Amino acid sequence: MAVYTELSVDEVAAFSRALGLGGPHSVRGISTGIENTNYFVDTEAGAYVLTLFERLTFEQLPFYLHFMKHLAARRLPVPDPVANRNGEILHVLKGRPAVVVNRLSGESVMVPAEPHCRAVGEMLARIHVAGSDYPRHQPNPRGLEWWDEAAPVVSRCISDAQRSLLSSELAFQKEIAASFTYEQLPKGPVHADLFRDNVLFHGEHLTGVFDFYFAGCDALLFDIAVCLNDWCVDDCTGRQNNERAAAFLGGYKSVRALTPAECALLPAMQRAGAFRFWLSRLWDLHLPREGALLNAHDPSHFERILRVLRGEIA
Ligand SMILES: Nc1ncnc2c1ncn2[C@@H]1O[C@H](COP(=O)(O)OP(=O)(O)O)[C@@H](O)[C@H]1O
Ligand SMILES: N[C@@H](CCOP(=O)(O)O)C(=O)O
Repeated sequence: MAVYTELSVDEVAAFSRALGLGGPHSVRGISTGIENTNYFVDTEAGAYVLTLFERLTFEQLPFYLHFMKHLAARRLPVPDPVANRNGEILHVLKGRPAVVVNRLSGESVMVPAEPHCRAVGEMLARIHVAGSDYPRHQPNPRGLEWWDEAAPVVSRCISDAQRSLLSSELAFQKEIAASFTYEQLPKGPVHADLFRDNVLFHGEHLTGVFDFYFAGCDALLFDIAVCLNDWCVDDCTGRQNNERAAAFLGGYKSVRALTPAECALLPAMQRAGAFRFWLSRLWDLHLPREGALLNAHDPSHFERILRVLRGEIA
């Protein structure tokens, strides 16, 4: 479960009172998620999520928290960090960075239909448009630089066939990243992890997007690719569902048109998106954080998607 740091009810109560939210009626550890310690906290002021960050530092966090504030101020349905009486949104609890955000309503839809994919496409484009004047800059923490560091480490733990796939795809992605077309791609803050479990719905109505803690500045197309690989892929075969992909892209383009460079590099970026999550899942599987009881995600899922996208599996 994803409660790495245990908090007593008294500790949560003192913290929520200090933020002006009053004492909690209920405090519940959240079992899903893999990165941070999360609690649902209900107080007289409302329903909140308290997060203690286990990996991210005080230096890295302002980028994410202010990005959420920036989007919330533009009326997008994202968590809005609660400020203390000094206006600070990044807090300290048990020596760890901590944040409290409003709890968004709705449920994740793990078997999405076309209307869900269209709604996610629209929302992603609205995030990209709203993010275009976000002033802070921080690179994608799971971008090419991280791939280059992680690949040799992970390579020691995998089969020969996987090692060869890893090095060949990394070489391909480096060529793409150095190309003129890549240089032309629109860049900005991207969510970079907008999977089905990070979006909430009431029926077909999208009510929330959360978990911005892999966000960073990168090609907007990378975000589109990550979504296509999760929302519009058949979980059993790893093949794209063309109807859902068309719905997702239709929703996206109804808000923001794709540039010629984006159209040209979409297949390569889908490979980049599959590669990124294959690599991070391999890392989490073979090099788990000390003391972490991870809800481990299956790396082979993204290996299959990558091989499909490379044309190695029909
Ligand atoms: N703002 C929020 N509103 C509603 N539910 C949330 C919110 N933030 C987190 N959650 C719940 O907490 C769970 C874990 O959050 P997540 O951000 O995915 O954790 P982690 O960063 O550890 O992977 C989510 O699956 C969701 O149920
Ligand atoms: N979405 C990623 C891992 C990140 O997990 P999250 O719970 O923080 O979304 C994956 O599926 O590998």
